[in-house]
Amino acid sequence: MATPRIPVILLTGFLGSGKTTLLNHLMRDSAGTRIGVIVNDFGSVNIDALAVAGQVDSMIPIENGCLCCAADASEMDDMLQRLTDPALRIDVVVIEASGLAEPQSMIRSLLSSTSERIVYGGLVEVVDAAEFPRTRERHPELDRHVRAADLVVLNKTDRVEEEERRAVLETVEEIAPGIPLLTAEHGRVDPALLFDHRPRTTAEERFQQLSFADVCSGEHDDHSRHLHAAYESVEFISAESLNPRRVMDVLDSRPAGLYRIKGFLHFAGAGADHKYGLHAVGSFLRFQPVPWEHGEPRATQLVMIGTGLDADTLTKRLADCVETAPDEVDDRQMMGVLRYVQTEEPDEPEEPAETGVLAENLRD
Ligand SMILES: Nc1nc2c(ncn2[C@@H]2O[C@H](COP(=O)(O)OP(=O)(O)OP(=O)(O)O)[C@@H](O)[C@H]2O)c(=O)[nH]1
Repeated sequence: MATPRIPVILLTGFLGSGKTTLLNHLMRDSAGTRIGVIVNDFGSVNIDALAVAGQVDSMIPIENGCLCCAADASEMDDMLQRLTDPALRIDVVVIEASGLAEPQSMIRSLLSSTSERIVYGGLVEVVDAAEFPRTRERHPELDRHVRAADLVVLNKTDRVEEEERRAVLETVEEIAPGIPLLTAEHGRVDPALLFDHRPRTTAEERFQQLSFADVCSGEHDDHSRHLHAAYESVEFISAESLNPRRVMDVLDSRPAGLYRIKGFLHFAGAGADHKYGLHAVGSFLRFQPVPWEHGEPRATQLVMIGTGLDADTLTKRLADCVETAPDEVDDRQMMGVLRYVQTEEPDEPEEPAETGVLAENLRD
C-alpha cells in the first residue's frame, strides 16, 4: 500500500529568536510522533545540536555546514534520505535553520528535492518579540524572511508589555498582510498546529485520525492541555463529493487565524478516483492523492484548528462546496487542486515507534 510522504517543516528565525527552544518543546510534547531533526547550526561549535541532543534517542552524526549555502540540493537530499529511512520510522522532519540562513533558498532546495519519501511541509518563522524592532533595523532582510513564512510564531512575549506586543504584531502584519500569527512563550506552540500528533501505521489511519479529541487526547501533560485550550477546532464531514474549484476558493481565502487543516477530501469529477489528503500549516497547503481502499466509503473529513474562527461561516462555506451534479464537473476544475499535489509515492510503511532521531548537521 502507498504511504503519504513525510512532511519536512522548516523552522527559521533570526539568531536567538527561540528556534531551538521551540524545537525542544515540539520534541518533548510530540506524544509519540517520531520527529526527525536536522540542525543547521552556523559556526564551528554545534551548540544547537548539543541542546537538542538530550531529547532524542539516536543520532546521525554529520559534520558542520550551512544548508542554505548547499551548492546543490543533493546534499540535503542525502540527509533527508537518511533521516527518512523507513527503518527510522520518522513521521515528520523539522529542519532548524541557522539564524543566518536564507529561508527562500532552503525552500527552493526542498522543493527541488529528488527524494520521493518527503514533501515540503511549510515554513515556520520564529520572531523575538522583544528584539524584533531593533533587529529589523540592522537586518532589513528579516522582512523578506517573514514574508517567506507560512506561519509566524511571535516568541518571548513574556519579555514585552502588552502594548509592545501589539505593536510587534502590527509590524508583522504590515510586513506580511494576512500572515497566520501565533504568540508564544518559550516556544510553547501546540505541535498539532504543525503536524499530526500520533504515529500511524497505515495510509488509511494517517488520514482518518481526525477528530480534535483524537488529535489532542490523553498522552499530554497539563501544560499541553492548557495550550490546546487556546485553540478551537471545526470539523467538517460530508459523504457527498465536493466541487474542487469551490473548495479551492474556500482554501485560498481562509482566515488568518486558521493555523492548521488536516484530513482528506472526496472530490467530484476527475479527482473522484482518489481521496486527497490535505495538510495545511498557516498559508502552506498541499494535497496528496491516495487511492481509495476497496469498499471504502467515499467521504470528506476535515479538521480545522485555529483561533477566532467563525465556525458557522466556515462550515457553511464548505457545505456550499457539495456538488449537486457530480457527473457534470469537467476535468479542468481539478487544476487548482493539482497545483498543490506532489504525486510520487514511497514504499510500504514501517511499524511506528516512540521518539525522534537527530541529524546533528548537514554533511558527512
Ligand atoms: N524570556 C524568554 N526567553 C526565551 C524564550 N524562548 C527562548 N528563550 C531563551 O532565548 C535564548 C535563545 O533561544 P534559542 O532557542 O537558543 O534560540 P535560537 O533561535 O535557536 O538561537 P540561534 O541558534 O542562536 O539562532 C535561550 O537562552 C532561551 O532560553 C521566551 O519565550 N522567553
